[in-house]
Amino acid sequence: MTECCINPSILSADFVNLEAELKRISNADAVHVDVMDNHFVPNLTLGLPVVERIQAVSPVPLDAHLMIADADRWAPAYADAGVASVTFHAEAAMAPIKLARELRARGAKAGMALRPATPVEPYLDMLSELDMLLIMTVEPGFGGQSFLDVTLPKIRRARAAIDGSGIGVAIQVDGGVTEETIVRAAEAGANVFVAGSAVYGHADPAAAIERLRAAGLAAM
Ligand SMILES: O=C(CO)[C@@H](O)[C@H](O)COP(=O)(O)O
Ligand SMILES: [Fe+2]
Repeated sequence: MTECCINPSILSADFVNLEAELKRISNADAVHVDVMDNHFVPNLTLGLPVVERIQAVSPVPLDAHLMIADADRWAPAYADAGVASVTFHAEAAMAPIKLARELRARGAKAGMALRPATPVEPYLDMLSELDMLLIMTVEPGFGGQSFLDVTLPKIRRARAAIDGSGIGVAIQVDGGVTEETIVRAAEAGANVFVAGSAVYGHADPAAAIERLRAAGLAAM
């Protein structure tokens, strides 16, 4: 595997200057947009109207991470808005296969996320319905948390299942990704890396992206 994608999270950006903040990460593979509803997670960020504006000005495709209850009802609208990749949480979807198919039918890549304590095994048979599996490496809700190494065996099991079945599903990790932890996540089998503080916490976010990419690629 040679692909190593770095998707900065704008949760760590300056929300008053989002257009300028997006220009600072134009060498990223996508911009990760964290949508939180204060129900599925204890935090509130932004919703569809703001995502539509980000979509209009972003130099890179959007990777929407929906941390919202009732994903079956709300997620398709993000695909209709032209978001390239829409990720819902398995714990928030009544019918994840139907929802993944709806997202794809609307032209988006379908992603499904698992909280750190949610096992991957119940979902192995539906991986072919997905373009991306997001394994959360922190409890969703906030940026700036520490990477949970306890999730590494789950990443390894997901990678083994994906490689064993020959399906082309990306494995994304999100939370606490740094130049140090990206090495362990990449060795375990992840290939798409979300980084908020480790990108926007630096004076030169574009240079931070290049360092993360180099560290991830070297570990694959
Ligand atoms: O979804 C989330 C948090 O719930 C993430 O996307 C964070 O925004 C990542 O931030 P860092 O841990 O990289 O600072
Ligand atoms: Fe996220």
